[in-house]
Amino acid sequence: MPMEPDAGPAHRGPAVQDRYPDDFAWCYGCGRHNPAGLHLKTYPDGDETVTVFEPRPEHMAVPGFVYGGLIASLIDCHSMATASLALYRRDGHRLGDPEPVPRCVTASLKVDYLRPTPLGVPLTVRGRVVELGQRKAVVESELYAGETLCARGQVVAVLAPPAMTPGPAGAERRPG
Ligand SMILES: CCCCCCCCCCCCCC(=O)SCCNC(=O)CCNC(=O)[C@H](O)C(C)(C)COP(=O)(O)OP(=O)(O)OC[C@H]1O[C@@H](n2cnc3c(N)ncnc32)[C@H](O)[C@@H]1OP(=O)(O)O
Repeated sequence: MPMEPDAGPAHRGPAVQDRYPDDFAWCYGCGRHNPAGLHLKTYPDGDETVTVFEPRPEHMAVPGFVYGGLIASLIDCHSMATASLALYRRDGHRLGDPEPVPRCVTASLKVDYLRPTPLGVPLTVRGRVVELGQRKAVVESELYAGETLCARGQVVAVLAPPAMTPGPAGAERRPG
């Protein structure tokens, strides 16, 4: 499903994750308020979305290659942002509008690991929405190291409830 053109990475306006509501901005992968998180940032790029992240040495599987769980996280958070942006646009908004971007939760995450992913280079995840429902989006994302396609994901995202469900008692949240 084509997405309307928006400010691409060359523009570097706000990332989708910069516009999530504060209560929903704590995710380890992409929450701007999580001090220990990866702080993934996803931008529109024409009909697609793009996230670039360079794994750190501790993200290794074996020396020289990236841990598969990190690859799944990149595809997961990137795809949630892609779905959130599609739902936001469907409701007539553009990234940069004052209204926060709605938050999605992962209902299903499938990753195909096509080739070993090298450490020491930036990874690029590109995604697009292939199905958009009232509360649901299906997103396909591909992860590249340079020009090499290393992993592909298909993710089902469902719109989160408007208010945060409280976490376990004692869960600590520190503003970032
Ligand atoms: C940690 C999250 C807790 C929530 C706290 C607040 C939000 C936090 C925000 C931050 C999060 C940070 C991000 C994270 O880290 S999210 C962390 C990992 N994800 C979760 O913990 C989510 C747990 N699951 C759920 O809460 C519910 O099952 C959800 C909300 C996902 C759906 O249950 P709900 O009763 O609401 O919806 P529905 O049953 O009417 O389904 C709706 C549509 O979705 C389709 N579908 C559903 N499941 C699947 C599936 N497995 N495969 C394929 N499709 C599936 C279904 O067919 C239907 O499609 P359609 O018929 O319309 O075409």
